[in-house]
Amino acid sequence: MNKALLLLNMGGPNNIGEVELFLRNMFADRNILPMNPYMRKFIANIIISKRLEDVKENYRLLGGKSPLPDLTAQLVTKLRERLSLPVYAAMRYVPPFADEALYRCQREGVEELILFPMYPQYSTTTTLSSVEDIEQRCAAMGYAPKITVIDPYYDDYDYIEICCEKIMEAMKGRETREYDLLLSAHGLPMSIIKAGDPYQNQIEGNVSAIKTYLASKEIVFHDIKLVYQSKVGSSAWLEPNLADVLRNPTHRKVLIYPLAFTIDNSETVFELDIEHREIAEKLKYEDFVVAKCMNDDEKFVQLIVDRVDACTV
Ligand SMILES: C=CC1=C(C)c2cc3[nH]c(cc4nc(cc5[nH]c(cc1n2)c(C)c5CCC(=O)O)C(CCC(=O)O)=C4C)c(C)c3C=C
Ligand SMILES: [Fe+2]
Ligand SMILES: [Fe+2]
Repeated sequence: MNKALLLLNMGGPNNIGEVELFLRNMFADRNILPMNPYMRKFIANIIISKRLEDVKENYRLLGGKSPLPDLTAQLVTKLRERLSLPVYAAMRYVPPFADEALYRCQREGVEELILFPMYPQYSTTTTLSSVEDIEQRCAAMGYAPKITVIDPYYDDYDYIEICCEKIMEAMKGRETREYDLLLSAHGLPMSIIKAGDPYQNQIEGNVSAIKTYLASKEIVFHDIKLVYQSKVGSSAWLEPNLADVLRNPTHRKVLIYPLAFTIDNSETVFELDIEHREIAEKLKYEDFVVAKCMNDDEKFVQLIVDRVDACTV
């Protein structure tokens, strides 16, 4: 069977003009704001009118765009060198939308789409949202390929090994016993968790697996804590919130590892490395280190190749 690989992610604005499109598409997503369409539009308009200029300013500080599209393109290039099937990025809220890949796949007679979520943990707000988007676009095009979604990999040994290598790479020889390791996951509204989203359980499984791996290598941190970042709005979200933890320091040397992203984006290079660093500097932290995501790391390329190979035997 003719197959193609699609990497699923939400995407990031490619320029300042796309910031509004990103926010409009995100808040039009029923998986992000699960409520009736009229209410969703009302809430979306409130959030966007409040946030748009601030968010644009954040992207200006990053050079006018998110780092996510270019980093994803680099990963796609490496995967194309390693795999004998077409590889595309399919973003949910900004180009390259899934359409671009799907039209090519349809034209080239691809009969099976292998969907690799760039999210290690499953959430209705991320993986399900992207999978539904692809199903709907295929239906609209009259295209009916077999769809295979790669399972969440949050507790797979090779994924955990790369997480720990990224953590140790960021430490650059610093003494781990002197540092708190903050494993920072993107937050979610409690209402979504209470409706049955498995994200929190999978995040906790990811954290346990990292702790077990580090212990097996006799790597000891002063403390290891799970925190949640990037809260939006005033409803209850998963706790503890990273900004609150940083504002109430019990220890002033920290390393932050972004747990829910595989590709660096505005939430890592801006929110963690610029905004949260400012909090730490004001409160006289002795050291504040932010680890890199996997991006196009050779071992992450290998992990994806292995998962795809397992679907193509
Ligand atoms: C209700 C709001 C949001 C939910 C739920 C949410 C879940 C969620 N998001 C990511 C990953 C990313 N989010 C990014 C940006 C971003 N996310 C929200 C809101 C929610 N996210 C907003 C408003 C924004 C825009 C920026 C901002 O306002 O700070 C990005 C960044 C992309 C980039 O530009 O580089 C990522 C990545 C996950 C993994 C997730 C649920 C688990
Ligand atoms: Fe987000
Ligand atoms: Fe944010």
